[in-house]
Amino acid sequence: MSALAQLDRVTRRFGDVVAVDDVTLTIEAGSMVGLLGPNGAGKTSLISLINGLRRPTSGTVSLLGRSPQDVRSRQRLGSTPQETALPPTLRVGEVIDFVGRHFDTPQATEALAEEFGLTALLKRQTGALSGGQKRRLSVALAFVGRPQLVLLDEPTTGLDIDGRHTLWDAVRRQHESGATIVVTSHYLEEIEALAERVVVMEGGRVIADDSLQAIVGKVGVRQIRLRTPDVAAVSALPGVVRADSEGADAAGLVLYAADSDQLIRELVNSGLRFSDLAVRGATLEEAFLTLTDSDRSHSTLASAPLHAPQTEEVSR
Ligand SMILES: Nc1ncnc2c1ncn2[C@@H]1O[C@H](COP(=O)(O)OP(=O)(O)OP(=O)(O)O)[C@@H](O)[C@H]1O
Repeated sequence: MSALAQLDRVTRRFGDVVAVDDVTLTIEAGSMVGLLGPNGAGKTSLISLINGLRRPTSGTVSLLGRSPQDVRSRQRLGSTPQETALPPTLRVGEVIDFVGRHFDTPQATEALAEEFGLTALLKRQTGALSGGQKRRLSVALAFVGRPQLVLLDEPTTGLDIDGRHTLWDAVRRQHESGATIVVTSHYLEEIEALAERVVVMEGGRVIADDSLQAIVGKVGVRQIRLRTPDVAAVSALPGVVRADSEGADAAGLVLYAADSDQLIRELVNSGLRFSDLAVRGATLEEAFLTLTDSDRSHSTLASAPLHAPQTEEVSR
């Protein structure tokens, strides 16, 4: 596979803030890469370096073998920023036509609209679209010029569950037709639906870069919430990877474990007292904290235990 985008020891500062910190990354042709990380991790900054909207403070970025500022490479790039401004008085079909005319071989407007569930809206002015419909149109526009590389920054923010699935299906089909795609998200579920390779960022750095299966196993911890007078003993049970006590009396306890079923068996067998037990999937932020708090080194994620992927939705 050849590299469509290449970052070599790239750092981007905004004043005192290091948004991207010494990142080396290659996006291979034909890949579907998920860029995952909590708020402020540096995902959008990294995307803006690849699409040439920002320049690195140090290090080098190349896009399709040239500078990202070179119009020849940007012609073969499609992107959807986190927020898109659409001309409110233009109709959906007109906007797709208008953007398509900037490219040599654009996708047919009707076919693209069909792909992204926009056929019934082709004659509607974009100012009259719902937030979710605008989002679908923005993502569709990224594909209109049949780009080689597409950068999608949080494509499904604000979409309901049906809208997300429609968009994921469309993005997958575009990938199957040849587009290389980089997608950022807070949502593990979204990355699971789309990505083959996952790059995890935190604090501007890449803290993991692996197959989807490996990453899901590493960040997929679960949260166990309970009340107990035996906080120290419960926190020390095998399988607990993080324990936070809650409240002044320290009777409320939040535990994180890779295998919550096994931890609950240990808890019951221990004879320790507990009540109000509740189990749910941890949010990504919680998973990142669990995996990076005790050891901030890059090896933390790599050494976390693997287990089966979770199927339930993980929220921001
Ligand atoms: N133009 C800017 N000026 C100053 N600081 C900035 C600027 N853009 C980004 N930052 C800072 O850089 C860091 C990384 O931000 P970035 O938007 O890249 O993160 P992110 O992972 O995309 O976050 P989110 O998921 O919330 O969109 C943050 O601390 C942010 O405040």
